[in-house]
Amino acid sequence: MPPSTSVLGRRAAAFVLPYFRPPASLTIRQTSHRQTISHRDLTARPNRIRCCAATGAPVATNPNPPSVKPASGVDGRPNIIDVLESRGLFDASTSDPDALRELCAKPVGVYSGFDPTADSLHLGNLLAILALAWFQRCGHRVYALVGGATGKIGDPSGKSAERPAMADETIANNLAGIEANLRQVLDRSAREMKAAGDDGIQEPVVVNNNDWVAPMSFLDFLRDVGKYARVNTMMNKDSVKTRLASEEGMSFTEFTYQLLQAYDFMHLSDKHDVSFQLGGSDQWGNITAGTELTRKLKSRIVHGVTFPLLTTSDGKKFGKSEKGAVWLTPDKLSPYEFYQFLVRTPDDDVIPFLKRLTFMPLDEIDRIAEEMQRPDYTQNSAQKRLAEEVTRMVHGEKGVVSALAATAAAAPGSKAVLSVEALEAISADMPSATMTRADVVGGGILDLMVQSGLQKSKGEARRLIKGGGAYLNNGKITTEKLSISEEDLVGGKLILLAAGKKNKLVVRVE
Ligand SMILES: Nc1ncnc2c1ncn2[C@@H]1O[C@H](COP(=O)(O)OP(=O)(O)OP(=O)(O)O)[C@@H](O)[C@H]1O
Ligand SMILES: N[C@@H](Cc1ccc(O)cc1)C(=O)O
Repeated sequence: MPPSTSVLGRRAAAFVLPYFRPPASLTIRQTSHRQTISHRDLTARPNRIRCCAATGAPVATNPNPPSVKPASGVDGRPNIIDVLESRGLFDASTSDPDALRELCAKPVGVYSGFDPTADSLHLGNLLAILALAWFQRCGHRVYALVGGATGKIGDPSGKSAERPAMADETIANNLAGIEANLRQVLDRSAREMKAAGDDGIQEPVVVNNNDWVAPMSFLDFLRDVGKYARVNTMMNKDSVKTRLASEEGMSFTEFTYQLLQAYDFMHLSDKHDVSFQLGGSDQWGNITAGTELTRKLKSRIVHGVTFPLLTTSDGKKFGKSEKGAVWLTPDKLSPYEFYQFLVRTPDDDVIPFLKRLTFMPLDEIDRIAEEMQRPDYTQNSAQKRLAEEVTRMVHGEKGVVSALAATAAAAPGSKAVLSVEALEAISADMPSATMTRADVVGGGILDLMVQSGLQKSKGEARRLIKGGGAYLNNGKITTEKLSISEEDLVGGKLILLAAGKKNKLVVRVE
């Protein structure tokens, strides 16, 4: 069987806009007549430009392809390719999507990899985890790979400079962190499906590529792998081309990265019958390196599927190396801050994010989209739903409860009873002051308001209390004679002061 030579999408980006979502039905003008086609037809008709997987050069396409009957999924479940397409999780594939649809009518093995470049994954990576989870929900075997070996090398994809080498202990610590993130989402998804009565769901398997790369000697690698890789093809990858054009160039180490990832695909295909690799669109070059190597060494056709990267509204990729990463690990970003980030999603992004970042049924999301157009729509309720769903997926029910409690405590004019957890969580989002116990306990409220920086002078503080605008732990301060006692310290260490409904400050007592 010849190797798969068609690729849809990425190389043809100039012809197919990755975010283009055709309306449910639209009219296209043909040379002599009008024809109405549905969204389903549009995605099923392979009428987009195809290119050779190795070179990216266009290959012949049939201008009038036969209409393909969509294949259903495993044991009556939806077909994963339809799911990825309909949720905005399909950017490009190394084989015709209709051929993939046919293959995915039966269970397949699929993997996606995560390098330990930090001790937590982030919101952008969640897309890769969700794409894996959708495969799992559609009845396929899922492998999440952690890059114990590739983390030592550093993926040059999308990076303008060489990555600094990491110490082995850092890598080990990071591996543990990202494995916990992967398990949290994938195990939870499997549990949910089982609880809903789907007993065919398979547990996700986490593998570490150090297990098969480390035992291989350099000579073995050159002889068994390097021999089959063409340097000119490797040089043609975007990740290499951009770096070669830079002044710093590229180390031999990072140049070999694509071969390591290629070897992983071949290994997993050989040992675990994995035939699909998923990744963000930045992974295209590494994924096609794997499809080629597996074809050459094992005469086996394996497939790559990429999804569009999650970007901020100003077009920047969500990443770990980027400033202000939206971490999945609660120690790095509290469930409250995570929730708040999602609540601030712009209106234009909220529906695509609901499709891409949650398991909510599409008809429910469509209903929310309709509600958003109505005059009686309560502003931000779609964002709240998004924030709740994603926080639950990443931080569990406890995380949602703590995020909602902290949100209530931080709300302007809130009367919510404060817990230490809620106060700790919101303190990251508001100004804080640190004072000694001796300065606080037994002291007067006027001193506290001034020394903490809430008010500039005692006169101002006095006026605020008289006007009814001063709050201690969400309760109105009714007298300027109030003296602070141990009971006023939440958890024995925190006080929330407020001037008016919005201007809040946390005092940490040491
Ligand atoms: N913003 C994003 N949107 C969608 N997928 C992403 C995003 N960022 C990373 N991924 C995907 O997550 C997987 C793991 O990527 P990786 O661990 O290298 O994260 P990264 O954020 O790109 O790290 P770094 O910033 O260090 O390069 C890859 O498939 C990658 O394409
Ligand atoms: N190169 C991927 C991680 C990865 C590592 C090994 C693989 O086999 C697959 C993917 C990234 O940096 O995003």
